[in-house]
Amino acid sequence: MRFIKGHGTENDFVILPDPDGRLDLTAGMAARLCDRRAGVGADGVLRVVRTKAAGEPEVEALAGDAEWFMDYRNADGSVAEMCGNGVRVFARYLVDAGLAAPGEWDLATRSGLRRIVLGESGDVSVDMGAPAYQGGGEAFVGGRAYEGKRVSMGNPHLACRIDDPVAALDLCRAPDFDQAAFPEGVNVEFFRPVGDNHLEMRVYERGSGETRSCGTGTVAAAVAAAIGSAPDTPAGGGIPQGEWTVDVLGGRLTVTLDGQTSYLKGPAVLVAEGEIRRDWLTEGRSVR
Ligand SMILES: N[C@@H](CCC[C@H](N)C(=O)O)C(=O)O
Repeated sequence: MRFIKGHGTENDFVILPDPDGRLDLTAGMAARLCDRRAGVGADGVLRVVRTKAAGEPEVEALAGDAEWFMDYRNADGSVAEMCGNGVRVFARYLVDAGLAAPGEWDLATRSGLRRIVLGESGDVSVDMGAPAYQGGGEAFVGGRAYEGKRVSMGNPHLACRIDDPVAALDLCRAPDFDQAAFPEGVNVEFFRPVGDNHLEMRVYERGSGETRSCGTGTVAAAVAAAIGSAPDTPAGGGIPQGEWTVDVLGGRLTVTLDGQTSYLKGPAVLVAEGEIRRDWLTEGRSVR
């Protein structure tokens, strides 16, 4: 089975072309692929499937608007609603493989349609949709509490502003959080303003651990930073405006908030391709 390896600001993915939806990708298979010692190694898997063959009725309903569906899986095999770096790498793959033209078009995700803008090469921009600010929350690292803002980008985030350099954080273990506030788990961002509309950020992702970047997380951090300067913003209230530069461990992303929606822009790189042994991948499970 063919695979491609790619990354967006070092948030890395195994891309599996499965246009007709023939691969029954189990959680175990995704986790094996992402294993950095016994597998290919990645933060997540991007299965490339035609929307009409997604195998999920809510997604297949988008087939008239988007030819391709990003089936995203975390490194532990769990399914997530959205991945901001993933959609950009996915789009770069489609153009590289001749499955989509450079320009503007929609991709289907579990969070709905996402509009992509990209050229023959270079950065990929995506309309990430309207962030939903849901009020305050708390994360705990090494027994210390960090106040944060809950922001849904289709997937759940808790973005915590900190005063010390993000490099000083010990993220060897998953931050603790209020399970009742996040029954589906949460991605936890720690950000520090380092200039005008300029943040540095680290993230501990649900299902993947600490990663070197998280696209949805950078938008959540920008929203939390903007709300921090407008503390009267009510949960469910309007989306702040502005352009933010967010430095992550793996590079730099740009987030634009325009009061209606959010945009994420940055690099998306394809680095290798090869063949996965089907017997190893499926380990006796069905491939239709
Ligand atoms: N790295 C991604 C987010 C991937 C999903 C996340 N771990 C979750 O479970 O919600 C991004 O770039 O947005």
